[in-house]
Amino acid sequence: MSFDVDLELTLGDQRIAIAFASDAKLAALVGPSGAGKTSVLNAISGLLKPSSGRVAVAGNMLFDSAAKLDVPPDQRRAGYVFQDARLFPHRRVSANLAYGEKLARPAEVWITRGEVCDLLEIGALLDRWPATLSGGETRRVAIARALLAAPKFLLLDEPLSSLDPARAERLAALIERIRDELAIPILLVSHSASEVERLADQVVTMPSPSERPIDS
Ligand SMILES: Nc1ncnc2c1ncn2[C@@H]1O[C@H](COP(=O)(O)OP(=O)(O)OP(=O)(O)O)[C@@H](O)[C@H]1O
Repeated sequence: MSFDVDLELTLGDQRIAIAFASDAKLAALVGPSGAGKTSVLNAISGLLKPSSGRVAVAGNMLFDSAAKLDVPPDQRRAGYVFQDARLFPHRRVSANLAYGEKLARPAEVWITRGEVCDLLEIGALLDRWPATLSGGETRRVAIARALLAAPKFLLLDEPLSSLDPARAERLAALIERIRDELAIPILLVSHSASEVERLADQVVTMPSPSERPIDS
């Protein structure tokens, strides 16, 4: 199983429940704004502690409230690409990539810098500062940095949002390559039906806050 998730999250005064199991290479989490998609990625990565439930990814149990198991974020080996990319602004692209490489355990490295640069077409950007990159280039560097950390799974939060159609098309093609060429499960959050139809083998839909069942 790629992702096996059954969680309850408390966000302020809201409670969100989500359960899904996926064997897809790329599963998409969809739903309206405020449904809790980013919070679910945060919970899977270990940045947000669920109030109860279980998370297993690629056969590894990462969280199980009944068994009091809560694997720390850095040991979960998630390649989490945030919606706002979060490159270090004071480091050139090559130094941002070096940060990812430093996080990788040497014995677990499965992709080299050269392979990542070819895959994501960023070889010409290595000396650039993040502030000089386009939105699409920024996302590509962020995905490259995540891959260089030798993750066991990828979490992509709205990777194509606010890109112009040509850049979105180019990045979608690169995500397809990652999906098809790398043996790593991917969970992608998206608002876009066409993006999901193109990239995902399985779709998990979260209801809008007003459609959530009322607690008894
Ligand atoms: N730490 C928090 N405390 C209180 N409320 C929170 C917290 N984190 C998230 N929320 C709320 O929980 C809801 C879900 O947020 P989340 O960002 O997960 O939704 P989303 O589906 O990713 O939305 P979007 O598509 O707009 O990014 C929102 O109403 C948000 O304001």
